[in-house]
Amino acid sequence: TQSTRPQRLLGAVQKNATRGDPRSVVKAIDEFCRHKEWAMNVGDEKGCILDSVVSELNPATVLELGTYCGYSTVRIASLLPPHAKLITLEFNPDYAKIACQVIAWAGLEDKIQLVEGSSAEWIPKMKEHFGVKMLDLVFMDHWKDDYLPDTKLLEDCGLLRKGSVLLADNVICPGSPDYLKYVRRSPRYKSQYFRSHLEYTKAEDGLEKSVFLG
Ligand SMILES: O=C(NCCNC(=O)c1cc(-c2ccc(F)cc2)cc(O)c1O)c1cc(O)ncn1
Ligand SMILES: [Mg+2]
Repeated sequence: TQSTRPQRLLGAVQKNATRGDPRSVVKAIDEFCRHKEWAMNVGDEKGCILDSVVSELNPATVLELGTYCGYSTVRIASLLPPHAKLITLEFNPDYAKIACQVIAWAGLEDKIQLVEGSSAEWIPKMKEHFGVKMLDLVFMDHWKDDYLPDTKLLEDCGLLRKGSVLLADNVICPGSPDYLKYVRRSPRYKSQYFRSHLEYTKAEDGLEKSVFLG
Protein backbone atom coordinates (compact mmCIF):
# COMPACT_ATOMS: atom_id res chain seq x y z
CA THR A 1 0.00 0.00 0.00
CA GLN A 2 1.10 3.57 -0.65
CA SER A 3 2.98 5.38 2.09
CA THR A 4 1.82 8.81 3.25
CA ARG A 5 3.95 11.96 3.25
CA PRO A 6 4.28 11.95 7.06
CA GLN A 7 5.46 8.31 6.86
CA ARG A 8 8.07 9.27 4.24
CA LEU A 9 9.15 12.22 6.41
CA LEU A 10 9.62 9.84 9.38
CA GLY A 11 11.65 7.52 7.12
CA ALA A 12 13.97 10.41 6.25
CA VAL A 13 14.46 11.13 9.98
CA GLN A 14 15.25 7.48 10.78
CA LYS A 15 17.63 7.29 7.80
CA ASN A 16 19.46 10.63 8.18
CA ALA A 17 19.21 11.79 11.79
CA THR A 18 21.14 10.56 14.84
CA ARG A 19 19.00 9.05 17.62
CA GLY A 20 18.92 11.37 20.62
CA ASP A 21 20.12 14.39 18.64
CA PRO A 22 17.19 16.83 18.21
CA ARG A 23 19.13 19.23 15.95
CA SER A 24 19.89 16.41 13.51
CA VAL A 25 16.17 15.51 13.46
CA VAL A 26 15.26 19.13 12.63
CA LYS A 27 17.94 19.22 9.92
CA ALA A 28 16.81 15.91 8.39
CA ILE A 29 13.20 17.14 8.13
CA ASP A 30 14.23 20.48 6.61
CA GLU A 31 16.42 18.69 4.03
CA PHE A 32 13.57 16.29 3.18
CA CYS A 33 11.06 19.14 2.77
CA ARG A 34 13.42 21.32 0.75
CA HIS A 35 14.75 18.65 -1.59
CA LYS A 36 12.16 15.85 -1.64
CA GLU A 37 8.61 16.82 -0.60
CA TRP A 38 7.16 20.04 0.78
CA ALA A 39 5.42 19.59 4.16
CA MET A 40 3.73 22.05 6.51
CA ASN A 41 6.41 22.24 9.22
CA VAL A 42 7.19 25.72 10.51
CA GLY A 43 10.53 25.28 8.71
CA ASP A 44 14.01 26.65 9.25
CA GLU A 45 13.50 30.37 8.55
CA LYS A 46 10.47 30.82 10.83
CA GLY A 47 12.04 28.17 13.07
CA CYS A 48 14.91 30.53 13.89
CA ILE A 49 12.38 33.17 14.99
CA LEU A 50 10.62 30.50 17.08
CA ASP A 51 13.99 29.56 18.64
CA SER A 52 14.72 33.17 19.63
CA VAL A 53 11.28 33.66 21.22
CA VAL A 54 11.63 30.40 23.21
CA SER A 55 15.22 31.11 24.29
CA GLU A 56 14.38 34.65 25.43
CA LEU A 57 11.27 33.51 27.34
CA ASN A 58 12.81 30.38 28.91
CA PRO A 59 9.28 28.98 29.51
CA ALA A 60 8.50 26.34 32.16
CA THR A 61 5.18 25.33 30.56
CA VAL A 62 4.51 25.35 26.83
CA LEU A 63 1.34 24.39 24.93
CA GLU A 64 1.59 23.64 21.21
CA LEU A 65 -1.62 23.48 19.18
CA GLY A 66 -1.07 21.41 16.05
CA THR A 67 1.76 18.86 16.31
CA TYR A 68 1.69 17.57 12.72
CA CYS A 69 4.93 15.51 12.48
CA GLY A 70 6.54 16.99 15.56
CA TYR A 71 9.11 19.29 13.87
CA SER A 72 8.34 22.39 15.98
CA THR A 73 7.66 20.18 19.00
CA VAL A 74 11.25 18.88 18.83
CA ARG A 75 12.61 22.34 17.97
CA ILE A 76 10.96 23.94 21.03
CA ALA A 77 11.60 21.08 23.48
CA SER A 78 15.32 20.99 22.63
CA LEU A 79 15.59 24.57 23.98
CA LEU A 80 13.64 24.08 27.23
CA PRO A 81 15.25 24.10 30.68
CA PRO A 82 15.56 20.72 32.53
CA HIS A 83 12.16 20.54 34.32
CA ALA A 84 10.12 22.40 31.71
CA LYS A 85 7.15 20.65 30.06
CA LEU A 86 5.67 20.88 26.57
CA ILE A 87 2.13 19.65 25.94
CA THR A 88 1.27 19.28 22.27
CA LEU A 89 -2.25 18.67 20.92
CA GLU A 90 -2.93 16.96 17.59
CA PHE A 91 -6.40 16.20 16.26
CA ASN A 92 -5.33 13.97 13.38
CA PRO A 93 -4.48 10.42 14.59
CA ASP A 94 -2.22 9.67 11.61
CA TYR A 95 -0.15 12.79 12.28
CA ALA A 96 0.00 11.96 16.01
CA LYS A 97 1.36 8.45 15.29
CA ILE A 98 4.21 9.89 13.21
CA ALA A 99 4.95 12.74 15.62
CA CYS A 100 5.25 10.27 18.51
CA GLN A 101 8.01 8.41 16.63
CA VAL A 102 9.82 11.60 15.57
CA ILE A 103 9.80 12.79 19.21
CA ALA A 104 11.16 9.40 20.34
CA TRP A 105 13.93 9.50 17.70
CA ALA A 106 14.96 12.91 19.07
CA GLY A 107 15.00 11.42 22.59
CA LEU A 108 12.65 14.09 23.97
CA GLU A 109 9.86 11.89 25.34
CA ASP A 110 10.50 13.07 28.91
CA LYS A 111 9.86 16.74 28.07
CA ILE A 112 6.91 16.29 25.74
CA GLN A 113 3.34 15.11 26.34
CA LEU A 114 1.57 14.40 23.05
CA VAL A 115 -2.24 14.40 23.31
CA GLU A 116 -4.53 13.27 20.52
CA GLY A 117 -7.75 15.25 20.39
CA SER A 118 -9.25 18.64 19.73
CA SER A 119 -8.08 21.88 21.34
CA ALA A 120 -11.70 22.72 22.21
CA GLU A 121 -11.92 19.50 24.20
CA TRP A 122 -8.50 19.62 25.87
CA ILE A 123 -7.87 23.29 26.68
CA PRO A 124 -10.59 23.24 29.39
CA LYS A 125 -8.94 20.13 30.85
CA MET A 126 -5.39 21.56 31.06
CA LYS A 127 -5.51 22.33 34.78
CA GLU A 128 -7.30 19.23 36.10
CA HIS A 129 -5.76 16.69 33.71
CA PHE A 130 -2.17 17.93 33.33
CA GLY A 131 -1.77 19.89 36.56
CA VAL A 132 -1.02 22.99 34.50
CA LYS A 133 -1.39 26.22 36.50
CA MET A 134 -0.44 28.77 33.85
CA LEU A 135 0.93 28.66 30.32
CA ASP A 136 4.12 30.63 29.66
CA LEU A 137 4.05 30.07 25.90
CA VAL A 138 1.39 28.89 23.44
CA PHE A 139 2.59 28.04 19.91
CA MET A 140 -0.42 28.04 17.56
CA ASP A 141 0.02 26.03 14.39
CA HIS A 142 -3.24 24.14 13.99
CA TRP A 143 -6.35 24.96 11.98
CA LYS A 144 -6.14 28.69 11.22
CA ASP A 145 -9.86 29.23 11.87
CA ASP A 146 -9.39 27.89 15.39
CA TYR A 147 -6.70 30.43 16.43
CA LEU A 148 -9.25 33.04 17.59
CA PRO A 149 -11.80 30.81 19.35
CA ASP A 150 -8.98 28.92 21.08
CA THR A 151 -7.36 32.19 22.24
CA LYS A 152 -10.67 33.22 23.83
CA LEU A 153 -10.94 29.76 25.40
CA LEU A 154 -7.41 30.06 26.86
CA GLU A 155 -8.40 33.44 28.37
CA ASP A 156 -11.70 32.11 29.75
CA CYS A 157 -10.00 29.06 31.29
CA GLY A 158 -7.61 31.36 33.17
CA LEU A 159 -4.55 29.74 31.57
CA LEU A 160 -2.85 33.03 30.63
CA ARG A 161 -1.02 35.26 33.09
CA LYS A 162 0.59 38.70 32.71
CA GLY A 163 3.52 37.98 30.38
CA SER A 164 2.20 34.79 28.77
CA VAL A 165 3.17 34.71 25.09
CA LEU A 166 1.03 33.54 22.15
CA LEU A 167 3.14 32.79 19.05
CA ALA A 168 1.05 32.10 15.95
CA ASP A 169 2.36 30.55 12.72
CA ASN A 170 0.90 31.30 9.26
CA VAL A 171 -0.76 34.59 10.09
CA ILE A 172 -0.35 35.57 6.40
CA CYS A 173 -0.35 32.21 4.56
CA PRO A 174 -2.79 30.45 4.85
CA GLY A 175 -3.69 33.37 7.14
CA SER A 176 -5.85 33.96 10.19
CA PRO A 177 -7.25 37.47 9.63
CA ASP A 178 -9.81 37.44 12.44
CA TYR A 179 -7.12 36.33 14.95
CA LEU A 180 -4.70 39.06 13.76
CA LYS A 181 -7.35 41.77 14.07
CA TYR A 182 -8.24 40.57 17.57
CA VAL A 183 -4.73 40.45 19.09
CA ARG A 184 -3.63 43.69 17.35
CA ARG A 185 -6.71 45.66 18.49
CA SER A 186 -7.15 44.22 21.98
CA PRO A 187 -5.78 46.32 24.86
CA ARG A 188 -5.03 43.00 26.60
CA TYR A 189 -2.22 42.12 24.17
CA LYS A 190 1.04 43.68 23.00
CA SER A 191 1.40 42.25 19.49
CA GLN A 192 4.41 42.13 17.15
CA TYR A 193 4.71 40.74 13.60
CA PHE A 194 7.88 38.86 12.57
CA ARG A 195 7.94 38.92 8.77
CA SER A 196 9.31 35.78 7.13
CA HIS A 197 8.37 33.30 4.38
CA LEU A 198 6.12 30.28 4.08
CA GLU A 199 8.26 27.25 4.92
CA TYR A 200 10.58 26.19 2.08
CA THR A 201 9.10 28.81 -0.32
CA LYS A 202 9.47 32.48 -1.31
CA ALA A 203 5.86 33.33 -0.45
CA GLU A 204 5.36 35.82 2.34
CA ASP A 205 4.32 34.52 5.74
CA GLY A 206 5.17 35.40 9.31
CA LEU A 207 4.75 34.76 13.01
CA GLU A 208 2.69 37.02 15.29
CA LYS A 209 3.98 37.27 18.86
CA SER A 210 1.37 38.54 21.32
CA VAL A 211 2.15 39.14 24.99
CA PHE A 212 -0.87 38.89 27.32
CA LEU A 213 -1.01 41.96 29.57
CA GLY A 214 -3.43 40.47 32.11
O1 LIG B 1 -4.28 20.81 12.27
C1 LIG B 1 -4.40 20.39 11.14
N1 LIG B 1 -3.64 20.77 10.10
C2 LIG B 1 -2.47 21.49 10.32
C3 LIG B 1 -2.78 22.95 10.43
N2 LIG B 1 -1.72 23.65 9.69
C4 LIG B 1 -1.95 24.03 8.45
O2 LIG B 1 -3.02 23.81 7.93
C5 LIG B 1 -0.84 24.69 7.70
C6 LIG B 1 -0.98 24.86 6.31
C7 LIG B 1 0.03 25.45 5.57
C8 LIG B 1 -0.13 25.63 4.11
C9 LIG B 1 0.32 26.79 3.50
C10 LIG B 1 0.18 26.96 2.12
C11 LIG B 1 -0.40 25.96 1.37
F1 LIG B 1 -0.53 26.11 0.04
C12 LIG B 1 -0.87 24.80 1.99
C13 LIG B 1 -0.72 24.63 3.35
C14 LIG B 1 1.23 25.86 6.19
C15 LIG B 1 1.36 25.70 7.56
O3 LIG B 1 2.51 26.09 8.20
C16 LIG B 1 0.35 25.13 8.32
O4 LIG B 1 0.54 25.02 9.67
C17 LIG B 1 -5.38 19.37 10.76
C18 LIG B 1 -5.96 18.64 11.72
C19 LIG B 1 -6.84 17.67 11.28
O5 LIG B 1 -7.43 16.86 12.09
N3 LIG B 1 -7.08 17.48 10.00
C20 LIG B 1 -6.47 18.25 9.11
N4 LIG B 1 -5.60 19.20 9.46
MG1 LIG C 1 2.23 26.23 10.28
